[in-house]
Amino acid sequence: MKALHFGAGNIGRGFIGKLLADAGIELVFADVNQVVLDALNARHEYPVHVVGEQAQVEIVTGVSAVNSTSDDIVTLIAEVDIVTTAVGPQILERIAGSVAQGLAKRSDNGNVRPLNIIACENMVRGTSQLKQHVLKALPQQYHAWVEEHVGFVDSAVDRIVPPSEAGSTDPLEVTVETFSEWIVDKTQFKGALPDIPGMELTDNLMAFVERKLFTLNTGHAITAYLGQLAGHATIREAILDQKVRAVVQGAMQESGAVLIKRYGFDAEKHAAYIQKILTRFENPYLKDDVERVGRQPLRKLSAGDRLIKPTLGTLEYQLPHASLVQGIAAAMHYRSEADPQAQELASLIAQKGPQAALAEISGLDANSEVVSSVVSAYHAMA
Ligand SMILES: NC(=O)C1=CN([C@@H]2O[C@H](COP(=O)(O)OP(=O)(O)OC[C@H]3O[C@@H](n4cnc5c(N)ncnc54)[C@H](O)[C@@H]3O)[C@@H](O)[C@H]2O)C=CC1
Ligand SMILES: O=P(O)(O)OC[C@H]1O[C@](O)(CO)[C@@H](O)[C@@H]1O
Repeated sequence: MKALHFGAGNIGRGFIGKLLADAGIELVFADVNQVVLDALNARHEYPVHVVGEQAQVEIVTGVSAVNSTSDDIVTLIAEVDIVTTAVGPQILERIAGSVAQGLAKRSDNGNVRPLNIIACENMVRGTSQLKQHVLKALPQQYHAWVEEHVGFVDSAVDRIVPPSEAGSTDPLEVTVETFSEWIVDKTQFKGALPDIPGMELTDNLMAFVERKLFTLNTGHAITAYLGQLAGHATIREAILDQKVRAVVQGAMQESGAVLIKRYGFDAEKHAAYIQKILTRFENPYLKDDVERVGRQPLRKLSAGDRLIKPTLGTLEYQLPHASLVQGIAAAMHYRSEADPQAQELASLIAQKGPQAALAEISGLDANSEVVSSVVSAYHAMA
């Protein structure tokens, strides 16, 4: 079996690529970072530091790499059995063109072996979104063939993988937490279901995607935003601040109440899930900057993402949302010189004021009670 994985970054090397290679699948990474590509092709292996009570270094072997903008991609897509991505939601559209060309070539070559494509991004049904981009880029004559032979499989991916410590000189080294969860929608595969240790199959993916995105990611983002406002540099420092922790826990509980209503999760098990996440945020072996976790605030404040979607759920079921409101207000204060979305957020708020800016970014009604609560909280925080 052969796989092509787009994005040899933290989650690519530290999680998805590692699982594929560990399963004995021949793995080629596609990326645009020449330093990483050269190192992968020179060494064909890299170290993964799994940190926890019992730290260990695991070596991923037998890997190679190609430039994601080269024609190699087209050739590979025509021949591999599985394609995965961990590039970031905004990059999916950019890789869709070469994925489409590869699928056309696969069809022209008469390769009817099933191909499955799995986007591993922090987004709801990211693979389905990639599929739409691919179909847009693919001539109509191939669409029926793709529907028959290519599975676009949605997934939920959970492992905290911050960039390696600043002191590391190895561009391939990656540090990961012990916990990991990769859940895929088994109803969307073409051909036999793959047997990859660490990949879990479900026929109820939406519940798992929302449970992860609207608990871990909701809590993580709010930890980052409140943490930055309180002057903390890392997630661990922030979550150990009792004032931050109370709001983060409250927001995860508010979001959890929606998930319990919507998907029928067991309330006690969900409370334990939240507690486990809080301990993961405290992980003393990971240095995870609030700036990384808060990155791209416009995406995180968009209608379907980790702050607004759970809040909309509380409105739907008439449930409390005071902590989520605090989290949204804190997100609007997020600043990062290195993050174009943080700059855009600041200038939108400066131009239009917080009420109109929030309505524009999130799709919430500018005159709603919830926007007015966020704006009051925003001013109180300033
Ligand atoms: N790091 C984490 O703990 C987790 C991240 N995720 C998700 O995984 C995705 C990737 O996140 P990270 O690995 O943290 O980011 P990252 O920035 O470490 O990795 C992204 C990689 O994609 C590459 N890339 C950019 N443009 C590309 C292109 N056109 N073609 C191929 N490669 C390209 C970058 O050079 C980089 O190596 C995101 O959607 C993130 O939300 C999900 C769960 C955990
Ligand atoms: O990768 P994103 O969507 O920018 O958000 C950062 C989040 O992703 C993760 O890296 C992994 O789930 C979390 O650490 C964090 O909640």
